[in-house]
Amino acid sequence: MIERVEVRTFKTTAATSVDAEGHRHPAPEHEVVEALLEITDTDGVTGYCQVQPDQLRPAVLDKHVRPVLLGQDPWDRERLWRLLGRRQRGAHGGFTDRALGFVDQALWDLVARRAGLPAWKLAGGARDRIPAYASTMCGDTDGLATPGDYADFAKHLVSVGYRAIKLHTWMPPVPGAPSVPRDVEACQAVRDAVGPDVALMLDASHWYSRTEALRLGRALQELDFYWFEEPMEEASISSYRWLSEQLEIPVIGPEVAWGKHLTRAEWITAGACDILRAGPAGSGGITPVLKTVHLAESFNMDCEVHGNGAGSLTVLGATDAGRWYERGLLHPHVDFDRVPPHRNSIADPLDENGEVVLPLIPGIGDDWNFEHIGVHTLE
Ligand SMILES: O=C(O)[C@H](O)[C@@H](O)[C@@H](O)C(=O)NO
Ligand SMILES: [Mg+2]
Repeated sequence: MIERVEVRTFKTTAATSVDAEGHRHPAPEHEVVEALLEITDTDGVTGYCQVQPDQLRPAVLDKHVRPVLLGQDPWDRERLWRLLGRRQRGAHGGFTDRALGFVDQALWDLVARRAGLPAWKLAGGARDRIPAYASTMCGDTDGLATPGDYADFAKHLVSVGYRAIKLHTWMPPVPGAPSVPRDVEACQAVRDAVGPDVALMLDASHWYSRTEALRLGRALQELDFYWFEEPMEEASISSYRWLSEQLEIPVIGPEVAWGKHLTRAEWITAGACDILRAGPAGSGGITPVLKTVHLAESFNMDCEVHGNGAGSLTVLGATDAGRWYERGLLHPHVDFDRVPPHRNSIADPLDENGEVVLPLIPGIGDDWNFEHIGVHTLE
């Protein structure tokens, strides 16, 4: 049975940081505090998930998570996930899909570690490797400052094996952002640089109106882009229906809209997207993303999993309704293969074919350095 639910914070280092709007950029290596959710059963087996402490606050653990989990069988993951999900109603926004996702991923990690299996095998075992697309960081003023920078970086990414590249272009607070003409220039420069055989996508990160999104989407069609992502606020399903009806290029979503697989069902029936999207980190965990993937399959739609990391690899190994693993966020000035002190290895090394081989260790696939974490634990 589940005996303990704790969040452990510890010191480590990072080589990236987020700006005022939450977009990640390169940074000089610096000390940071990270956190691990730990769910331990009576046999002393623990499941882990890295969390942002402000997204899984002590009050949420005390009021919602522990009352549901303590004393329960961790194998009853579906029943526990539904009980936790129903707690969101009474939490009045205090228990987010993101927080629920952390708990669900730690439960998957726990039962897979108990079984001595990779979670992706436990959840289905549809494939043991998957092509990755390079997901760039947002534009900035040093490294991804011009369309030429994106073109040069794209050529490098193809040279190391990527067969697909998604651009995040310039967003506030970068001066002059967002800008449809600059987005088009960057996409044109990348297409010119890599040629017609590399799949290209644009993630416009929700800054545009319908008319701006339509203008940008039409330009991407001319450049034969593979999908068009998040040009507008995703709360407006009718805006995405309006856009999807007018564009040939597949519109993908929703990424950040709340409501897990239920919201994604509404997007499908509203005709708001051509490719579905969900991720364990933002859409309530592995459990609801598996439901979303199965929903997409029922409509002959692809479901592209949002975000990198072990939870995403678990879903992608358990199903084949997603064609790509989102590897990133990448930048010319960031070594994405850097192993931070709190890990023994990264979960998603890229092979020479541009593919990620799914992790074979028991659990969702995180290889934690417990010696470092133990020594640098703060609480
Ligand atoms: O907002 C972010 O954290 C990033 O844009 C992130 O979601 C990025 O991974 C993304 O949009 N992928 O599609
Ligand atoms: Mg996105």
